[in-house]
Amino acid sequence: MAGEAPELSAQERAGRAFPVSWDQFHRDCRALTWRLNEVGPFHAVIAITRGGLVPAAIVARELGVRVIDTVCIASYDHDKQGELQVLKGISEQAMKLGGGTGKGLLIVDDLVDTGKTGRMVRKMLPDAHFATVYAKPMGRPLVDTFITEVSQDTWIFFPWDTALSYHPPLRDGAA
Ligand SMILES: O=P(O)(O)OC[C@H]1O[C@H](OP(=O)(O)OP(=O)(O)O)[C@H](O)[C@@H]1O
Ligand SMILES: Nc1nc2[nH]cnc2c(=O)[nH]1
Ligand SMILES: [Mg+2]
Repeated sequence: MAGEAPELSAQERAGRAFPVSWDQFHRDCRALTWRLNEVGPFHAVIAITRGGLVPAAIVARELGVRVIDTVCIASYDHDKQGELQVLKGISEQAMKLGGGTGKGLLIVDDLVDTGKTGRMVRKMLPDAHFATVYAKPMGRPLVDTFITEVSQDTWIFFPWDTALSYHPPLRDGAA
């Protein structure tokens, strides 16, 4: 409709940017593993795709876990949150390893924001341990272990979504 302000994306609403490099991400995943090592052992890692795949690989490597499963959920179309869609559920084999309730399983995702995605996976595996690298306040209560909390109005930029580019100097004309 004419005159109506365009709807802002979650990223635009966030305002603050928190760019994460590969190095930083790897360090944060290793730090997460130190904490998880106190909680395990785990029979299997369940990665929430796609963002959970990278931390799941690092965490599984550090903890010596070789059984990795995925739960494939789509919610954000780039940065707009829509209805959650489970594209692939947890495998029967992984379910069995967790005794049907997720006991001894480790769910890994890159972050929790509103908590919508995490809440859905927790329902599937109520006794699993849920770990994320980053957490925003709304999603934080859902997570058992995380490394860094960022404010709700922060948008996290992951290294697999970004590229190096020119950044103009702070002062006009200083280039
Ligand atoms: O706590 P929430 O508000 O639910 O948001 C967190 C989820 O959003 C992102 O995934 P996304 O849906 O963008 O998909 P992707 O992992 O495939 O990038 C992120 O990887 C989490 O899974
Ligand atoms: N990359 C990215 N995806 C998200 N999905 C929900 N919140 C975020 C965020 O802060 N960064
Ligand atoms: Mg995700």
